[in-house]
Amino acid sequence: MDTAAVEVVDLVKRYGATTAVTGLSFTARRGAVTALLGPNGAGKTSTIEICEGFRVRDGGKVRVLGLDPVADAAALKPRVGVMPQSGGVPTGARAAEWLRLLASFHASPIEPRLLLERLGLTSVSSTPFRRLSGGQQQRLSLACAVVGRPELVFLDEPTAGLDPQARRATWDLVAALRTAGVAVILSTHHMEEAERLADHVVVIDRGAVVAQGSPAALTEDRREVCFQAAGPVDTESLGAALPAGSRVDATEAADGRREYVITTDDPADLGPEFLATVTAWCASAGLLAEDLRVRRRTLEDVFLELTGRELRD
Ligand SMILES: Nc1ncnc2c1ncn2[C@@H]1O[C@H](COP(=O)(O)OP(=O)(O)OP(=O)(O)O)[C@@H](O)[C@H]1O
Repeated sequence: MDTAAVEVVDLVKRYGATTAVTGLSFTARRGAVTALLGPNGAGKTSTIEICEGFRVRDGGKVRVLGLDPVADAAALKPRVGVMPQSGGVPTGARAAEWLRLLASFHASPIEPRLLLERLGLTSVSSTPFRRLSGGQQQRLSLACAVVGRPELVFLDEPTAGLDPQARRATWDLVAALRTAGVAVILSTHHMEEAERLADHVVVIDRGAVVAQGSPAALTEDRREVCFQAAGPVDTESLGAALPAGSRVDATEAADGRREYVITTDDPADLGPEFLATVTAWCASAGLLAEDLRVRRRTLEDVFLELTGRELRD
């Protein structure tokens, strides 16, 4: 089926005088992972909770599996899994019991025991929710979101605060859901997570989409030239030798040496001639550029360029 699992068009959300979401649009496909990526307060949770039907929008259109998330909430409930940012499970509920209860509401649930095993929760299956560690609580919330074999799942920061093993188990489960044709929408601060898992990344800042596409498309043609030098480099002179819109930034490398990174406003400028100009300038300056290379910029580089902001956990 090629229809969109979620379609958001010109979404607006206000809290009093604050407009948290300012005309945001994206589409999430079935059998694909869509990552909403953005700094704190960007509007990711607001957007997800509107799609879940938990918050009411102030403008725009939202269709979830072709339905309205608020008006058609009852019809959507059995078809959509939700993992909220925190909790979602009663504090006294024991992991396995609670999961079995949720499973009983669905026609063909995933066997709770298998899910607990897969998420490393077997040893705490009879522990009340409030006694679980933060990471265990999060994994149980994830299990609750998927136990009913939903067509669509919303995961709000599913791996925040998880240790590497638990993060890996979560990633594996998300990948398996995708393979099974489920539409997964997740929010994350982790570039690596978005880069690894997502088919489509929606970069959000200040309530609006600043870029979207596959991780490969977002970083395509975004290259930079970098090299290290033992002595000082006249970055102004080097910059002047390069096409307009080029920048030379100096950073401290791990070993205390300086690394120089050259970027361009227009990706098309960074071709073979550009590299020749850099090496010619180095030769004229009597400089041996060590570890000289052209590298593809990471999603994180692109993100920082677009938003000018650091991501934080
Ligand atoms: N219930 C609320 N009342 C008032 N303001 C709110 C409310 N919920 C969110 N906001 C504000 O809306 C903006 C967007 O918040 P939201 O939680 O959607 O962002 P986010 O991208 O999910 O952030 P984070 O990564 O920190 O979870 C923020 O400025 C936040 O303070």
